[in-house]
Amino acid sequence: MSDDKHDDGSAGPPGDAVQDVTLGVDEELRLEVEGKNQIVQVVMKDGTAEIFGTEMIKDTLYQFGTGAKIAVFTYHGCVLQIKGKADSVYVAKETPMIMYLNTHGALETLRRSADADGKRGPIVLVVGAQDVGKTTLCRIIINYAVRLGRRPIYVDLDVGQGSISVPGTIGAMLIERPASIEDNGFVQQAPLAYFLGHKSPQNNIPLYNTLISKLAEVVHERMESNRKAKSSGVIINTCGWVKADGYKSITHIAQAFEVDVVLVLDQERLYNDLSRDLPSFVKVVFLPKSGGVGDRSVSHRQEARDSRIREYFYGKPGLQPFHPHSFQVKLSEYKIFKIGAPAIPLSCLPLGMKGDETRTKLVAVVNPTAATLLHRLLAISFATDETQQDVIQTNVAGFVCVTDFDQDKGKMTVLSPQPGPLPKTLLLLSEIQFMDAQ
Ligand SMILES: Nc1ncnc2c1ncn2[C@@H]1O[C@H](COP(=O)(O)OP(=O)(O)OP(=O)(O)O)[C@@H](O)[C@H]1O
Repeated sequence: MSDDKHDDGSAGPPGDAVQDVTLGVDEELRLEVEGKNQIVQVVMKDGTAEIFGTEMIKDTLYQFGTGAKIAVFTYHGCVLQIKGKADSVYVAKETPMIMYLNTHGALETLRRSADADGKRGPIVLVVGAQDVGKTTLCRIIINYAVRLGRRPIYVDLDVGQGSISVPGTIGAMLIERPASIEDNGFVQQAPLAYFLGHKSPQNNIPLYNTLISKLAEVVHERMESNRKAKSSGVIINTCGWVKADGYKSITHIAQAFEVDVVLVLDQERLYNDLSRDLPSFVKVVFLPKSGGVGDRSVSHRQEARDSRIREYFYGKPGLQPFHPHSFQVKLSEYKIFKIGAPAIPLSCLPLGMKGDETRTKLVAVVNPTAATLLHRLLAISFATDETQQDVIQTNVAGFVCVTDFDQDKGKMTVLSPQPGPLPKTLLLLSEIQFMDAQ
C-alpha cells in the first residue's frame, strides 16, 4: 500500500491524509470508521471494484461516517484513493468472495431453469451464529442477482437489527436495484413489515413463529402474482440464534418458506444438523465467513439498533436528511394494545388451553402512564378489527415514538415520519425504546 499525501483540492476535510491504494486481482480493502463525527472518503480512480456486491463508479466520491465497516473488493484489480482518518485500513488477500460468486452462479442456474419451466426460483435461507456476515452475504447475492436483471424478494427475520423496517419487526421487500453503497442498504420501496415488538425472538417465540408463517404465506402469494419475482426467488436473512429453540425456529422457517437452499455460514455443526434434519431435496451448503467480519459487543449492537431507529426518523447521518414531525394525539382517539400476556403455568390454564396461546394474546393497554409509554415505539397497525387473529396477522403501516406524555390532558406527543393525524387508530406497544436526542 502506498501512502503518499497530496492536496488536489477535491472534497474532504482539509489537511486530511490521502492514501492511494492499489488492489490486485481478488483482493479486498477493509476499512473501519469508529471515531465520532469522522468521515472517510473513497474514490475509485482506475479498474473495477464493488462494495458488498454493488459496483463502484469510477471517479465518484463515496463517504463513510462513524460506525462504517466496509470492504472494497475487486475481481480484476483497481486503484483507490482514500481521504480522511479511518481507524483501520488494510488489504486482505484471502476472502471468500469467489465462493460467494460461485454460490450466486449456482442460484442463477436454478433461476434460469425456473424461467424455462414457469416455476418458482430458489428460496434461499442464510443461517449462522451472530456476527458471521449473514446480512452481508444476503446483500452480495441479492446485488449480483439484481445486476443480472433479477427481482428477488428479500426477507429479513433478524428482529434485533431490523434492516427492512425498525428493530422488533420482520419483513420483506422486492429488490429492484442494487443496495446503495453510502446508504448501506437497499432502497425501501413499500416494505412489508410484521410486528414482534421485541429485540429478540426469544422474548416471544410463539408470536415469532406465527409471524414467520404469515410472512411466508404472503411472500408466496406475491411470488405467484409477479412473474419476474417468481423466477428470481427469495433470499431470507436470519438472526444468529442457532441453538435449542433457535435451531427449531430455523427448521420452522425452512418449512414455512419451503426453502430449497440453506447457506450455512461458518458453523460446521449447524451445517451437519441441518443436512441431517431437513428433507433431502433441500440443498444445504457450507460457506466460510469473511475474516473482515468481527464480533460486536452488546453495547455495539444496542448502538446499531438505536442508529437504525434514528435513521428511520431522521435519515442517514451526513446524507439527505428526513424531516420527521412532532405532534400531540389524544389518547381517547386511539386504542393501544400489546401482544402477549405473561406466561401462566400450565396447571393454572383453563382446560384445553395451551401455554403458547397466552403469548399471542392481544392485551389492551388501559389507562397508560408515562412509565408505560414514554420513549417507546408504537406500531400503527393496518388491522381493521380488534380480534387477536386480525391484529397479529396484519402488517403495520409504520412507527411513531412517544416523546412526551401528559396524563392530565390525556395526550401524548409523538415523533412521526408523516405529519399528523396518524393514518390508523390501532396502535401496538413495542418493548423497544428510543431516546430522541436530535
Ligand atoms: N469483508 C468484510 N470486511 C469488513 N467488514 C465486513 C466484511 N463483511 C462484513 N463486514 C461488516 O461486519 C459487520 C457484521 O456483518 P453482518 O451484519 O453481515 O453480520 P451478521 O452475521 O448479519 O450479524 P448479526 O448476527 O447481527 O445478524 C457489518 O458491519 C459489516 O459491514
